[in-house]
Amino acid sequence: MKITAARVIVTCPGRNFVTLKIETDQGVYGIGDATLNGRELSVVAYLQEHVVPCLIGMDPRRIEDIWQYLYRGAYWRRGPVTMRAIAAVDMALWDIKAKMAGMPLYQLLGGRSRDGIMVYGHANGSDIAETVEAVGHYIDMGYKAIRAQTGVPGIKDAYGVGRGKLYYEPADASLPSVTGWDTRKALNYVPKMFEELRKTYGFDHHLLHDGHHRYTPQEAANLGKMLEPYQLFWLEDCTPAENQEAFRLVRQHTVTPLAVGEIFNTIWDAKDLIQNQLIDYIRATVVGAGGLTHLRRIADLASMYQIRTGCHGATDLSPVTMGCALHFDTWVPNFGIQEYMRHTEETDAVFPHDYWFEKGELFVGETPGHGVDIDEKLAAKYPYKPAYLPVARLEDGTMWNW
Ligand SMILES: O=C(O)C(=O)C[C@H](O)[C@H](O)CO
Ligand SMILES: [Mg+2]
Repeated sequence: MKITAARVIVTCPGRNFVTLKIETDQGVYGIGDATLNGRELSVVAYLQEHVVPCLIGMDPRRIEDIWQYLYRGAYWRRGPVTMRAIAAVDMALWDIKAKMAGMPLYQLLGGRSRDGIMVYGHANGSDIAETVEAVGHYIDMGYKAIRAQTGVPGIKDAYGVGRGKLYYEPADASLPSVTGWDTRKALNYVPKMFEELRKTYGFDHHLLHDGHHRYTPQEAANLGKMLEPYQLFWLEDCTPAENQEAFRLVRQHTVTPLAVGEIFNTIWDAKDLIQNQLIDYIRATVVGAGGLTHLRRIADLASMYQIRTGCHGATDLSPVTMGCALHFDTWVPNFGIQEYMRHTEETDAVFPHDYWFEKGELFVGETPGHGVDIDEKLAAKYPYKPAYLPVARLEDGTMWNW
């Protein structure tokens, strides 16, 4: 069996997506996601110029060998561009293998460990009152877990504050827009939001919060401590994780569960955090961390330390990644939760899929493969549009972490 063609498809049904389609001499094809939000065309070039020529003629059944070929063979390892390109190939090859086996992908991974996948949605508001209302809306839709973010008085466009009720899309400008940040104001406001949420809705639902790499370890420890009475499911990205040791300080001061990893590319980004039990949830997902082949290794390492998965699932991860992640979630023994930001109707039409939402959970279908396809004719109607994530600056103009 041979790979006969591999094409990169760029489409913008409301936001940009990069998709790899691998075709074979047996008529079976596979689809992979390669979207890197705000830097999409770098992965397009990496795939087209440096990966696709190597793939032609290879045996698509050799998933592990092709992964190693692309990872070790490049000499230049890791990084978001390389690992997304590898992820796209990996997803497409697993799709092909599962289609050939006539099985939904989760069966090849080891079979079903659970029926439904608990997901969390994003409730946003420009202040506490609005966020409390937005959380109520998610509860009414049947969600069991909800991430709550609020605008903070005095901070311009704080992270996580959406423009619509269901569809939050941060990459919204042809050049990065400038948002603000002030740690003191946030530390004084965010705990009040959780106090209000627990007063209003009680403790039956899981609540989550994303610090988006904004706090120093000491400030993150302080936030974690202040949030303890509200029993969060997790506090995410409380501090940047390039220095994995930084989480030790946070951990020593709070029992609020910690999650990190949406920007991790390999097991090496998470190794110390996992082996020292400095986190509770690992947020790496299929497109970010080199595909299912590599994500499985991260999950297995995490399972040895009772750390559970919490795959990234923002809108910049295409339905192809969501489909793959849901098969992974259906199988993985140490599953924790899955993030679920809804794609728009335009996106869902370009990527027909068989997963569905019901009562706070997502379910995968039984279609052979990962269950997500691309309508190429429709995709061609939405040409690429440059769109950047915002940047963040402190009040005095200093660049901060967005
Ligand atoms: O989904 C999350 O937790 C995020 O933090 C979303 C990110 O801002 C988004 O994926 C950036 O592209
Ligand atoms: Mg996040």
